This record gives sequence, C-alpha cells and structure tokens, in this order.
Amino acid sequence: MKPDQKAAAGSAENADRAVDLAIFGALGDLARGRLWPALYQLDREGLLARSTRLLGLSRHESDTDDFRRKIVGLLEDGLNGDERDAESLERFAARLEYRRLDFTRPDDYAAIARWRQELRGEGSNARPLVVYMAVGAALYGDVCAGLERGGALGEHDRVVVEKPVGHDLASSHAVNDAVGAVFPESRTYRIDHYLGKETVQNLIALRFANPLFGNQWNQNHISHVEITVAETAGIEGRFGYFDGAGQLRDMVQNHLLQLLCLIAMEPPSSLDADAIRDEKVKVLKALKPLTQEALEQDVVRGQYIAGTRDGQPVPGYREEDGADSASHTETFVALKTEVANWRWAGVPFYLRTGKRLPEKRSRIVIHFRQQPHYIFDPDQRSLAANKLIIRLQPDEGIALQVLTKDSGLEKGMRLRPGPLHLDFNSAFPEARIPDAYERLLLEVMKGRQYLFVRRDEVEYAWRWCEQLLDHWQALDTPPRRYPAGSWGPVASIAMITRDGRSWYEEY
Ligand SMILES: NC(=O)C1=CN([C@@H]2O[C@H](COP(=O)(O)OP(=O)(O)OC[C@H]3O[C@@H](n4cnc5c(N)ncnc54)[C@H](OP(=O)(O)O)[C@@H]3O)[C@@H](O)[C@H]2O)C=CC1
Ligand SMILES: O=C1O[C@H](COP(=O)(O)O)[C@@H](O)[C@H](O)[C@H]1O
Repeated sequence: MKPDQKAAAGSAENADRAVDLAIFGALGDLARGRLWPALYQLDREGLLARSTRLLGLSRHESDTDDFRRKIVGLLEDGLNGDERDAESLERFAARLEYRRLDFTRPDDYAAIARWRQELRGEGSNARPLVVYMAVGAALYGDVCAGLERGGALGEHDRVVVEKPVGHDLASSHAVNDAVGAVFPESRTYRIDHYLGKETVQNLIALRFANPLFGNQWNQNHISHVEITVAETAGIEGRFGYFDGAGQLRDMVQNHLLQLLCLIAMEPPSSLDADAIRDEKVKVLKALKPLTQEALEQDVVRGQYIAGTRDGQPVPGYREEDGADSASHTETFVALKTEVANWRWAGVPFYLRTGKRLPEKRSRIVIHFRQQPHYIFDPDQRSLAANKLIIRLQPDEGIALQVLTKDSGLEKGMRLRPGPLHLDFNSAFPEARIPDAYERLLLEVMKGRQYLFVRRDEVEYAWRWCEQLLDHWQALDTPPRRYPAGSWGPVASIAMITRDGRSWYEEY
C-alpha cells in the first residue's frame, strides 16, 4: 500500500468492524506468534476501526506499559524491515491494554467489566466485545461463565474458540455446551485457521466459478484425491499440549477434514455461512466408517525418531524437552478414506500429515481419470491422466498438469507432461498474501461466520476420528517409527502402492 493510501486508510472509521477485542492467553504461543502480528498487520493496512481497543489478559505480572513494550518488542523481532514502521507500531501500541487475571477465579472478571465501563466513559458506547480464547479448551467454560457472572458481557458480544474443541466427542460436547450456555451459535466463531488461508479460499472459487472444473468434479472423471500437509517443525516446546493430543487431534480432526470437505462438498446455494456449512456437514456424515480391515490396512500412524532437519541433527520425539520417553503419541498419520455418496463413490481420498517431514508443504492433488480409449505409445500410458495440483503453502498457486506433444522432428507422437501454471505471487505481484489469522480476525470483527466451523461440523469430525482413536487405544502398541527428515513410515508408502498409486512428489 502506498504511504498516502495508508494514511487515508489509517484514519478510516471502518464502522462495520468497530469492536473491542479481549485476548485470553495474551502472552501464550498462539497470541505471540499469530494473533498480535495479525492484528498489527490489519492496523497497518488501515483495516481496524479507529476506535478499536485490544485487551491482553494473562496471569503474568505486568501492566499496560510493560505489555505494550513486550508486544512491540515481539513485533519488531518478527516483522520484515518494510513492515516495521515506527508510526504503525506506535499507533498499534496505543490500542493495547493489559489486565492480570487468573481465568479460573470468578472474582477476577470484574476487572473486565470495569475496563468496558472505562471505555464507555471515554465515549465508546456499546461496541461489541470479541472474546478470543487463546488458551486450551479446558478453560473455555471457566472464561465464558466468569465473563457472564462478572457482568462483563453485552448482547452483541462474540466469542472465538480455538481448535481442537475438546479431546474427543464427549469432551467436545461438554466444551460446546459450556460455551453455548453463554454465547449462542450465531455469536460463536470456531477457528480453523486453514479456512483463512488464501489458497483454501480459492478452492471455493476454483470449484464453483469455473465450469471447466465444476463439470468434471465427480467419480466419473476423478480417480483419486491426495491431501498432504507436511511440516518440518517438530514440537517446538509444546510437548505438554501435543503429547495429550497427537497429530490426529491436532491436524486431521480439523484442518485435513476441513480441506476434504471443501474438495468434496456439493455446490452451496450461496456463500452464506450456513449454506456452506450445511454442505460440509453432509460430507462429514458421508465419510465411510472404517472396517476393522481398513483400520489395519488403510491407516498408518508414526512417531519421529532422531534424524535431520536442513542437514542438522534433531532429536526424536521422545527426546524432546519435557518428553515422556515411553510416549505412544503419533506425530504422523496417513490414511485412506471415501465419501460414500453419489458424487464420490469409489474415489479414494488419501490424507497424509506429519511433523519433522523433509519440507513444509501443503498440497492437494486431484488425479483425473485416463481417457477411455488410448491411442498413443503404450509405454506412456501411465502419463495419460491430468492432475490438478493446488499448492496451499508455500508458493501458493494452482497447476494443471496436461499432456502435449514432445516437439522435434524425430519424436513422432511422443507425449510430454507439462504444467499450466498459476503462481499467485507472480500473477498478482501487487497483492500481499495475508496470513490466515488476519483474514479470520477481520471476519469476526465484521460479524461474518462463513469461514468458521459450526458445532455439528466439529462433532461429526470427532465422531469419525473416534474410530481411529478407539482402535489405537485398544491396540496399545507404539506408532511406527520414522527418522526426522523422512516422508514418514514406509508403511504409508506401501498403503498407497497397494492401490497401484504413489504419493505425488513433483511439486
Ligand atoms: N500455538 C499454536 O500455534 C496453536 C494453538 N492453537 C490453540 O490455541 C490455544 C492456545 O494455545 P497456545 O498459545 O499454544 O497455548 P499456551 O499455553 O502457549 O498459551 C496459553 C496462555 O494462557 C495462559 N493461561 C493458562 N491458564 C491460565 C489461567 N488459569 N489464568 C490466566 N492465564 C492462563 C498461559 O499462561 P502461562 O504462561 O502462565 O502458563 C499462557 O500464556 C489452544 O487451544 C491451542 O490448541 C491452535 C492452533 C495453533
Ligand atoms: O493448528 C496447528 O497448525 C500448525 C500448522 O499450521 P500452518 O499454518 O503453519 O500450516 C501446526 O504446527 C500446529 O501443531 C497445529 O496446532
């Protein structure tokens, strides 16, 4: 954005998003790494309302001045040079306030009611409050009840809850009930930050704005679908949280199943939140239950052992800081599933996600079927299928692999695969790809729910995942091992090879 545009935007009232925001867990990993940087970027781009105030809440000994220094310090450390301008940092710091609170102590919540009273005294009448739960789900009930009993809430206030909502179906019911006792569903925003990613948004545009794909999007034309979300990171100091969760709860129950829903859902009647969410729920309900044989053959869980990252040695999962040396928690999951409905019957969806894999890479690959009648060199038959490769991150973009004739006088009708490429960064160089949290925070401020997950979606996703959790619990055996820096247990390759396929690696 040019400086003159920025100045104009910075002074805009942006009345459609005039809220205040209270972050519970303001100094935790999520808030420090994602929320404060996202809010700063929104402010810098002139997208916050002029009046918006941001309240940090945590049990750390601090006050507003100290808190402002801490947040500005972490922004200065994390931002690129051109994002770190003194004027924007100063304006952002002025929005911040801090209160020390123990979220489990009902009496502490009066401080929030007092803060809101002070804002009203400054002339801001009833701006809605957005309550952001940057804490574990076990605390959501305490916070909601504390806010209500402490007289801190108004009738338009909203709550944002982080994933995973609960630990299984029963605990997710309990968490949703506790939040629902204070905030109705229409004011509850369940975050799945993958839904805020630019390319994930683009799935909707790709599928429903392009008849070319819309008409081919079914079992007549698609042979199988791959979804890979690979991370190079390990546990990064989060052993306490992660060991109680594992990769299925941390990534599959939410991010990967949401991606699957966006690929598999029927066209919604509109872009309204409930129109989209109704279609996603239908997909979750149609996920084929896994038979005992499928649980044994088509699901692979792994745990990384010592290996390398970028050529440097890294410890195994059980040697991480604070680790339990006998942990059975999985850091890798690969599985095959099917959406049992008219559109998708017989089309396998292969899902794969893991920590400490060789690359950070999230990709969806749609494999189209071959032509019914093939007239080219029989040796090239395996080439003869189009693939649509959706690069969620990094190098956001879309590639369609098509076959052309290999050029040259002596080549005859040799085929050559090549991509038709849309690279978002080079196609739209003027547009910065915003972080998912920027988009999602802005949507909450505007009161729009279509990028958030409804209660029944969360619960159907748990219902399906529980088959795997129950199976693993009954087995009580450790996950398969894989060296850090590899693509997971060999069994995950065998799983897809048995179907005469392989994970697509040419990104
Ligand atoms: N970190 C991430 O990248 C992601 C996190 N999430 C979700 O976000 C939520 C937060 O995760 P994360 O930031 O990693 O967790 P952290 O443990 O890093 O942060 C939680 C914060 O809440 C504070 N806190 C905990 N209990 C209380 C209490 N009783 N009173 C006052 N403050 C308290 C903690 O304080 P103290 O430091 O004193 O313990 C800590 O600062 C979780 O639901 C997680 O699943 C979702 C996606 C990604
Ligand atoms: O929700 C989570 O997501 C991150 C990965 O997010 P990304 O945007 O970097 O792909 C994962 O590392 C974390 O364990 C999980 O809780």
